[in-house]
Amino acid sequence: MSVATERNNVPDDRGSIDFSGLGKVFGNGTQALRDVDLTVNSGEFISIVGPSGCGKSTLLRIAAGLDVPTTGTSRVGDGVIGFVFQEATLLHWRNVAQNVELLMELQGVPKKDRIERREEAVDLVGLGGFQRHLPKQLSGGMKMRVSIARALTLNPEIFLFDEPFGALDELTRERLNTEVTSVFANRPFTGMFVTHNIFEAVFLSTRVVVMSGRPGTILGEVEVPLPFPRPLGLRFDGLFTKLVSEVSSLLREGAQ
Ligand SMILES: Nc1ncnc2c1ncn2[C@@H]1O[C@H](COP(=O)(O)OP(=O)(O)OP(=O)(O)O)[C@@H](O)[C@H]1O
Repeated sequence: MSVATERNNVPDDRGSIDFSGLGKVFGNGTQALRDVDLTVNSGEFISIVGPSGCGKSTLLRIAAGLDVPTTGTSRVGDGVIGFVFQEATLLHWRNVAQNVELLMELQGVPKKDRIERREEAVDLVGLGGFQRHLPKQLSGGMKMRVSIARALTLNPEIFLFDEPFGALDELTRERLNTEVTSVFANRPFTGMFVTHNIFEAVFLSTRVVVMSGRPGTILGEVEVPLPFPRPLGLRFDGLFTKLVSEVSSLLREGAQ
């Protein structure tokens, strides 16, 4: 079987992700993933749910090129990749504006463009007016907004999220979910979002992918045919509830 991680350079395919027969065994013998077949087309937003330790983060890291599969192939479009981690990972001595500019500074983006892109990203995540605040003056939700804004400045075609809102209270999580869908509606990208929260998965996505326990493989998928941007009240919609229960059933079947 061939083993590879490739970046596609087909222009229309810059945001696509394709895993075929993907497996991952770590050096200590832990098998995290087996036979993962998954295609994400440009402009789709998928969420991945599954039991703890089933390899969700590993899959995301492989998509980002931060890890390599031991079997199968991973083909990822050659568009810019944005990665938002579980922690906001801000530099505590830099204010919001300086943190948001960080990746652009590292890329050598000229000051004028940096400011323009920073302000646009800060506005998109609702942080206008907080540019001079230091991380210690921000709530957990605001820190995650800074982290998202920092990734947005690179105009990613592929946006990978590793359970970024897991540590936040429910109301803050809901607010940030709404903001992510409005960013997605304003500036489309290919999204891959790892979460334990089924409501969050359905709310954010065009498709929810359910994984089995370790070694993780794909148990099934649920399409989410709801338009963007998505209002907060969507959570009370009949179709939304039905989709949540479909994802929940798939997860429970996998746990048996
Ligand atoms: N570098 C590593 N070396 C050895 N084992 C690892 C490594 N990274 C992850 N694992 C193991 O691989 C399995 C999958 O880990 P991963 O973090 O991808 O799961 P996850 O589904 O994201 O978990 P969670 O939902 O708890 O965040 C786990 O058993 C984990 O302990």
